[in-house]
Amino acid sequence: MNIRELILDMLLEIEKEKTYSHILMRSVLDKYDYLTAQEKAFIKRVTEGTLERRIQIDYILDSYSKVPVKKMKPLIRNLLRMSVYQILFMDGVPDSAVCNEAVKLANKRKFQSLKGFINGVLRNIARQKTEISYPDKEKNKAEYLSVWYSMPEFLISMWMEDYGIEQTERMLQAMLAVRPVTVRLKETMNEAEKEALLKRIEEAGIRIRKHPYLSYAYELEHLDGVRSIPGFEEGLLTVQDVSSMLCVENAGIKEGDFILDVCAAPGGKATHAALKLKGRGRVLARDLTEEKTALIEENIQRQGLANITTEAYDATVYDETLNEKADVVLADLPCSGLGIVGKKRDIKYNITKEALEELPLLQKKILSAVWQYVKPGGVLIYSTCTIHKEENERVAEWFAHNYPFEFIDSRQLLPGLEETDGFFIARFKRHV
Ligand SMILES: C[S@@+](CC[C@H](N)C(=O)[O-])C[C@H]1O[C@@H](n2cnc3c(N)ncnc32)[C@H](O)[C@@H]1O
Repeated sequence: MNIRELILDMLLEIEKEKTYSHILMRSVLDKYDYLTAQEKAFIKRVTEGTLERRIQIDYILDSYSKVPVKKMKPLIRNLLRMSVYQILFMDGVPDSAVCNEAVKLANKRKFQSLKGFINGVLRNIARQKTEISYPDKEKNKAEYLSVWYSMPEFLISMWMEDYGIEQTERMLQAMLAVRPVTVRLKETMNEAEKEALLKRIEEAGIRIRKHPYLSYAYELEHLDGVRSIPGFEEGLLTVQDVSSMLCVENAGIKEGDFILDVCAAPGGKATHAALKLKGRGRVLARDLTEEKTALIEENIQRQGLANITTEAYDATVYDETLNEKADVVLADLPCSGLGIVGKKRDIKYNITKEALEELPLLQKKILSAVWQYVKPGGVLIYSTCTIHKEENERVAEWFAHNYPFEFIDSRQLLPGLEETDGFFIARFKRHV
């Protein structure tokens, strides 16, 4: 198996079929499980890096190729992109090898006639890679940031308006930085059990750092897939961002409560909430489809939780049977995901202005149904994994204005400023 061809085919499929890159990556690495760890790491790095830096790479290709990137044949376009990524960002691969491999691959895929073109463009870029000229930083800040950090310009302009230039640049840097995996250790473990687990993880060659925000949050580095973390299959830890943990940590959950999570898949917050109940009380975790609730079930099984059930249910539809039943409603709603583009690279290219306008309408529609499930005196937590004010602060203001709730507080976590994903949490208490 030619691993560069594997990468090329993945890039082609992601572009043509709009397949989610992390799902495709998982299935390809599973299928070619016999490859060495080094080969797998190369595939992952080049594919993810090429996607992540696409805007910058296309800008460079457009400066060096007579044929604009948009007009190239998809195979040639993606072959050039992955080669430029290696030339610019991977010191370990000699530039000449990158050019030769690209030419060989073009030949194999019946593009012999373009061998000269590919070789010429790549060798020129390799030769001049330290002198590439970019848009003028002072004259057009948004365009410069867009190319340098590979982020669509309309998003940058929006953030510059919402957060200022400095914070926008800090966020863009953070979105490209390699972040460790964060895990939530099962809170019901005692100190000795926790120490024993951490020791097992360290002995597996994984580097551990305690996260500063929560006693049960840890950052892990140098791991070979989530499933191989000692304790994972036994449900002793769950991969989850700290922002998500904070959402449940500060929800005021008490033993004996009834917690309703209206958009719960894959179940990170709902299972965390179930642990907080310490075996007394109950969580109902809902999501739109059976396919989604199956993901929650998997999580429940793995963690061995008894006091949580799932149900497929459309959160936009009011369910009378739950009227004023919940002590806490978790409304972790569908959103643009702009706070997690560092982890899910497809989001930044797939999001549109129209979607940004429509999402607050969906969020309001769901909230206008689910607030009724909160008991008088109970709590509603509204959260998203975005940094888009129209989906966050504006929706929270609208909610407090229209329904019988006291606004407790809200928190916007920003990448680069906090050691978390970009995330928004607003807390409301229903009037008695
Ligand atoms: C941000 S995710 C939830 C993450 C989850 N709370 C966790 O912590 O693991 C939003 C979820 O909303 C679900 N969703 C979207 N529209 C919905 C609807 N109308 N009713 C119920 N769930 C919906 C999606 O399937 C998705 O799983």
